Order: sequence, then C-alpha cells, then structure tokens
Amino acid sequence: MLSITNLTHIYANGTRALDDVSLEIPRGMFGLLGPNGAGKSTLMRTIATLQSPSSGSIKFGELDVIKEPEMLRRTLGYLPQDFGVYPRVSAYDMLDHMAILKGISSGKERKDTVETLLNQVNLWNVRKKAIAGFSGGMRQRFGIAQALIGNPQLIIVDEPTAGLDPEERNRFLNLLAEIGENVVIILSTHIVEDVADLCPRMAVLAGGRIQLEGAPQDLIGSLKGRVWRTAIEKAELEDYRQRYEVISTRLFAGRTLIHVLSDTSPGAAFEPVSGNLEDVYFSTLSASRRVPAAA
Ligand SMILES: Nc1ncnc2c1ncn2[C@@H]1O[C@H](COP(=O)(O)OP(=O)(O)OP(=O)(O)O)[C@@H](O)[C@H]1O
Repeated sequence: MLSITNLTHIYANGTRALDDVSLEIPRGMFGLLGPNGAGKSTLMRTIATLQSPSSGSIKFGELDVIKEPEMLRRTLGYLPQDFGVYPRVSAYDMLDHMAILKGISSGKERKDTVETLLNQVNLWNVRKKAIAGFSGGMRQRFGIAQALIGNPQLIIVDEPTAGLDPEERNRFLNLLAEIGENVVIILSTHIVEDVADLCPRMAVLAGGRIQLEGAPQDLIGSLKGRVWRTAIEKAELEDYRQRYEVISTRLFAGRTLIHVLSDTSPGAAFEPVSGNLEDVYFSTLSASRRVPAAA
C-alpha cells in the first residue's frame, strides 16, 4: 500500500503544482486522471523520488519514501512520459546495461532477466535492433521492460498510451494489466478509457488537488439518472453553457451532441443517457473549475 499524506509542491516560480494531496493506493492498477497541467507528472516524479515535495509524506508500506529514497528506488519501476533520447544501442544491450545499474551483477541472472523481459514485452524478435529505430509502441514496450527489471513492487507509468495506435495501445495495456495484479501500479493519464478499461480504483487530479477518488463503477453509479443528452447547433453552445451544466460536447454528423448534468429532466429536447466514466471525469472537471484555486 502506498500512502500519500498532505503532499504539497510549490515550484521555485511560485506554481503550486500539488496542493495538499492525500491518497491511499492499494495493490493493483490505480488510475490517476487529470488534464494537462493538473500536477500528474509532479506527483509521479515525487513518488519516484526524482524530486522532493515542499511538504507532506509518502509511505510505501513501512518505508518512508522521502527520508529513504534509495530504499524505494530498489523496488521501483518508472516509465517516464518521455525518455527524451533513444540510443542507437540494441534493445538487448540497453536492458543489460540498465540491469547492471539496477544492481544485478551476476551475468547469468542478468541474461535470464533480460531474456525473460524481452519475451514478456514481445520484443524478442527485434532485440538486436537499435531502440532509435523503434516505433512508438515498441518504445513504450521497451519502457515497460526496463521498468520491470528487478521485480519492482511499485510501478509508475506516466501517460504511456499517448500517440499509440489502437492495437499497440491494447497490447500495452494488457501487458500492464497482467503484471498489475500483485504490485502497486499507478497509471497517470488524461485518457479516460485507459482507466475505465483497467483500473479497479482511480482518482481525478486537477489544479493540484484530488477532486474525486473511488472505484470507476461506483463513481459512474453516482451519476445514475443525472446525465441528459441533446443535439444542438454549434452556435447555440454558449447559450446552453449559460443555462445548463454542460459536462461534455462532441461533434456528431454535423451537429453538436451535449451531455448535461441535472437531477431532473432539463427539458423535452433532452433524453436520459446512462453515464460513463467520461461523464464522471468531465463533470468533476467542470465542478473543479467553479471552485477558485487556492492562492
Ligand atoms: N519545473 C517546473 N517549474 C515551474 N513550474 C512547473 C515545473 N514543472 C511543472 N510546472 C507547473 O506545474 C503544474 C503541474 O505540471 P505537471 O507537469 O505536473 O502537470 P501534468 O498533469 O503532468 O500535465 P501534463 O499532462 O501536461 O504533463 C503546471 O502548471 C506546470 O506548468
């Protein structure tokens, strides 16, 4: 179990990227959803001990993560948003090198580890090719392989499916789901379906604060009977926004489909729809925008 308590991070320029964040994250996949600038990467980097928070605490089991970062790193797998550079080294050699850095000094053990991981992420056939020439999906699978070196108990993946085609995305998410049963995996993303498909628990972060937390099914259940749909002209949208709590809009066959949150029917033109996680997410974001951020 990962326990985050009253975590705040203020950057040198005064940006309050995390504002009193508290979360209990159990074993399994945990989805952290939030829009751009919500503070997700700041939270992920802080848990991964790449930066220290301004205040607050993080515990992984009994381990005090902020006081003993090296201890956490031994049991951490981290897939950052972007590695930045992709070396012209083969996947095999790069993993072998990273395994040395992770402290696997025995050649035999390293060979076993690297071979098992390359098979697990389905890169065995291209193990001798340079990572620089890999597609986005292959790079992400390589990223997972390196994150899994040394059987980590805590795995952090930061926006892993952005830019993947649907097939690669599925393959990647299935891989995560397989490893996710016995360890803590935090999946940070702005893609709602990634969380809906995979995560038994989730939270929404916006403006540096946790806006909502729970099991996706329960959160969807809480919207029952409160989501309404109608089709309007694009030009009418502003007017509808003024009059109703519009939680999402989508173009459909030249019209604009809107979802509105309301305890009772907003009018004859509206039909009830069963809410989904996107409705949960967008209604949470629209509610968070109405609350002024802390100074
Ligand atoms: N090094 C930094 N110095 C100052 N401000 C920063 C720094 N890094 C991030 N921020 C700011 O902190 C806030 C949170 O950024 P963060 O990258 O954690 O969000 P995010 O949810 O990961 O967003 P994205 O999805 O765009 O990556 C933003 O307002 C961002 O501009």
